[in-house]
Amino acid sequence: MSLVKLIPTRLFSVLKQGQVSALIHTRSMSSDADYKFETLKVTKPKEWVLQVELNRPEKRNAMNRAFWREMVECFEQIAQDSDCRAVVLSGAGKIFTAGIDLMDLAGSAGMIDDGSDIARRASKLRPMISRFQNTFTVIEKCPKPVIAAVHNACVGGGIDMITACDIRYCTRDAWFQVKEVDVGLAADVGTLQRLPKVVGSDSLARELAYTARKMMSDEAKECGLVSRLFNSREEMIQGALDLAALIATKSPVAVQGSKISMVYSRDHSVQEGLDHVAMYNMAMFQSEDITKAVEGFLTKEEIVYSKL
Ligand SMILES: CCC/C=C/C=C/C(=O)SCCNC(=O)CCNC(=O)[C@H](O)C(C)(C)COP(=O)(O)OP(=O)(O)OC[C@H]1O[C@@H](n2cnc3c(N)ncnc32)[C@H](O)[C@@H]1OP(=O)(O)O
Repeated sequence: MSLVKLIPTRLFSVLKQGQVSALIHTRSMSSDADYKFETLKVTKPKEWVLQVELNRPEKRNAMNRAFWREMVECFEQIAQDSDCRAVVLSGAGKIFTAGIDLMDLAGSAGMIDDGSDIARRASKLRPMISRFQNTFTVIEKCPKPVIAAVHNACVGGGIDMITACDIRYCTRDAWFQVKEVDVGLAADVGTLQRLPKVVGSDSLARELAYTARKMMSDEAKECGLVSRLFNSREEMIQGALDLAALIATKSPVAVQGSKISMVYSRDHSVQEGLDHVAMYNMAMFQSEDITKAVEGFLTKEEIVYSKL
């Protein structure tokens, strides 16, 4: 009996018990029309691929109150969208993003200063900061890979955002600035935690955070903040969409499992990471995707994976 015939019998018998299919059926399906936001434009440029575009070009995609809320809604929806396997995150207009909306920031500072005791004000601020942090943590928690496509300026909150993404591309005219010290803030929504790990240099991350100096695209590529440079925004978006489409041809069980494992392993010891992926694969090793992948290898036919 051939390997192709042997493997399916064992694995499909497990599937019939509903261990994997139950998981699949809890997911919802939606089209780009189901994603309606004021500050984000969501399109579906390719099968399985969503493009989320920061969409306040006249304000240089500054992150206002609606944005902080809508990113959470958007990525929580994407996490559950079984028609989406990869996401491209880009900015509309002249630049990628100018970071936090400074008008909102000034307004918030006024609102906090209500004359009450410092401890009471501080205890109101804590959950607010946690909510802001969640705006980018949802990208990391979303099991679908997210590719940031940065053109021109990526400032302040933009660095917090892209360091929560899986992969970063940029144009040759791109520049990056950990700008928070210039507005009197210690960055508090992810840059200080994620950037040193992304660039693999605590020294460089501190230099950028303490000085707010601009880092140009060639240095961003050299230090590993981005993995590819492009001559124009159009070429970059095409490159990012092609990458997303390639990811989408792979088993979603394997891709999503890889993301979950890599995010976990980044913050744990090698042994803890191995234990975590062993637990994960106790279930996922039983997926029909392994059978399909082996079948595809042997028959040379296109593999069609079920939605996840
Ligand atoms: C708990 C909080 C956690 C989050 C913390 C995050 C912190 C940060 O993000 S710190 C960084 C804040 N951002 C900045 O300091 C950047 C300010 N902007 C600029 O330096 C320039 O705008 C930029 C170099 C990005 C682009 O320059 P360009 O010449 O292309 O555009 P402008 O003419 O300056 O701006 C066009 C209009 O956009 C408005 N705008 C730009 N940035 C912001 C912003 N961050 N917030 C609000 N609005 C912004 C600008 O006012 C212009 O509007 P208008 O006058 O109505 O045309």
